[in-house]
Amino acid sequence: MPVKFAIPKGSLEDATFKLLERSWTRVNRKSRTYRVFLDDPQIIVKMLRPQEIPTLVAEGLYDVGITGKDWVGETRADVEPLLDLEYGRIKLVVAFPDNYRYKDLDAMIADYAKKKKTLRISSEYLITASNYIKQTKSYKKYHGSRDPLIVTPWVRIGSNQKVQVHLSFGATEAKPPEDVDAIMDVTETGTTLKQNKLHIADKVLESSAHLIANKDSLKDPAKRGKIYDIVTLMRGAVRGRKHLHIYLNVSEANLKKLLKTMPSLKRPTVSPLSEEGWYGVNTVILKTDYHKLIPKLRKLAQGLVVHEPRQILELEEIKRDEEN
Ligand SMILES: Nc1ncnc2c1ncn2[C@@H]1O[C@H](COP(=O)(O)OP(=O)(O)OP(=O)(O)O)[C@@H](O)[C@H]1O
Ligand SMILES: O=P(O)(O)OC[C@H]1O[C@H](OP(=O)(O)OP(=O)(O)O)[C@H](O)[C@@H]1O
Repeated sequence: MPVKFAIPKGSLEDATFKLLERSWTRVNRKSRTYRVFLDDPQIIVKMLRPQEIPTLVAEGLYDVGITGKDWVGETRADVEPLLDLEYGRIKLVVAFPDNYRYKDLDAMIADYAKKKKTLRISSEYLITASNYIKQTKSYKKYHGSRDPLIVTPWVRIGSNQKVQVHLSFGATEAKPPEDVDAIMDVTETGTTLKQNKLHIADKVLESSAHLIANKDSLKDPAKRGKIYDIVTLMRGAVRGRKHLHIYLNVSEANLKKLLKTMPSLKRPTVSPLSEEGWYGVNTVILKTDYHKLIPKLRKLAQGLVVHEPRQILELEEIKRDEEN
């Protein structure tokens, strides 16, 4: 049974293709058609905007998808998150103009309420922004349980005219202070905020790209198997990126000492060389441990070979997840 797979077009696109290329052996993209072909014809892939993917997956138009976790929350889509893909890491923040002295959004809401001023916030994340505003102490104190007014070109929702969330179509950082008082936007390196003379007031959430699935597709035995093929390969690729496979030669005299502190997935493989008194050691280590090992390896080992594994597949663990 084929499964439909939606992948993001836009700022998550390049990193998504890199991961697909590590997960499958052939990834062909037909330019301008937004269709992508993997070496598995049972996986039908299409590129779509990440903001639309959670709803499309929740409604079953796609069985699986890749999108930012932020948009799963914003759309309140009822989907199953299967895997953190660990790229597209961003923070969603509330930011103020540099010359504003408010400590955070709560303080700004309180001051505007006392002065009876209308507070305007611009964001692409209307629901996240509205919910975040509503849970602040000062909003509850001055505005109660009324919903902030959400303003879009088509509809206005919410009754509280004094606190407004305006839909942004991008270039959000350009809007304060003339058009809005604050923004809720995504920041990655912080450069855009800085160049527009804005600073972070509140950290709302962190997000990264996730693999998500339709809940009914996961219950369908024919589709579940194929979805778990996708999870297996992608999880292997995510894990592979964080590790190094190292091979080295060591003399019998140094072997024990070396093994004592040598990291591994389970235990290093030790095999005798064709020369007596020498061994080959194979192991997989975290990239972050590599530089710490070098001084020890220089003393104890010889002939170090280092590879980046394409994938590390935790078959046992994935099988357990699939059966649950
Ligand atoms: N530097 C970044 N800026 C914005 N979104 C990012 C960034 N890095 C990752 N993302 C994620 O990408 C998704 C949004 O996609 P995308 O950036 O394509 O839309 P956009 O903000 O409308 O930008 P554009 O219109 O320039 O494509 C969100 O899930 C977001 O968390
Ligand atoms: O913290 P930084 O590294 O500067 O990145 C964050 C900026 O990148 C994105 O904008 P994008 O280029 O997608 O344009 P947009 O504002 O039109 O969405 C995002 O909306 C921020 O504006």
